[in-house]
Amino acid sequence: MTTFLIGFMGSGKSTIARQMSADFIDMDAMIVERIGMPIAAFFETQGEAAFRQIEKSVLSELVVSDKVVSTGGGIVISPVNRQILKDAVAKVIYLKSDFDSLYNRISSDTDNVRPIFVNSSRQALEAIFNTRQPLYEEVASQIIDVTDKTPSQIVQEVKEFQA
Ligand SMILES: Nc1ncnc2c1ncn2[C@@H]1O[C@H](COP(=O)(O)OP(=O)(O)OP(=O)(O)O)[C@@H](O)[C@H]1O
Ligand SMILES: O=C(O)C1=C[C@@H](O)[C@@H](O)[C@H](O)C1
Ligand SMILES: [Mg+2]
Repeated sequence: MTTFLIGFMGSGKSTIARQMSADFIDMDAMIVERIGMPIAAFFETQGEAAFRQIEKSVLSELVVSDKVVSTGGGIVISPVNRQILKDAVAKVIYLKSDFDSLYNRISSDTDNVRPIFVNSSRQALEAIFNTRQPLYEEVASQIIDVTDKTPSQIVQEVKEFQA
């Protein structure tokens, strides 16, 4: 059964998926490979709508992957994607945290350029977070509060949900 990790930017989806399984799939990395450029460059040249189309088709393909999948932070924006996640025979695990913790994490994570972060003020980003929060909850089969937990504690909780 596929395990989808969902949540806002910085919630640790990629970090946890990497520690869960050697053959995990990171949707953002898969999209980068497909589009042949960083996500930030694709947003600039093709626009966010084009990115969301590719994200939707990649999500559909991954439902039957049987792998641990770290999704992109914006996966729940699309009603179609939310339906795909609700219909999937899969674990959909929401890594939930408060906005301030997430903001601190993504501000200090200089390895990953996140266009939605770079192009938004803190206030605008918090508004996006508040809009998305109920959408993650709507599609989640399980929720883990990841605030103040180490990656290994979170990995353990995800494994308990998979059992
Ligand atoms: N439980 C944790 N405690 C402390 N720091 C963490 C934890 N999980 C992840 N981090 C750190 O937070 C940053 C963001 O993590 P990560 O890239 O895994 O998030 P993400 O949910 O995949 O974000 P995105 O949606 O942008 O892909 C990284 O610097 C990572 O090392
Ligand atoms: O929250 C978002 O909308 C995004 C999060 C990243 O994972 C990437 O999928 C992309 O930068 C968009
Ligand atoms: Mg990620």
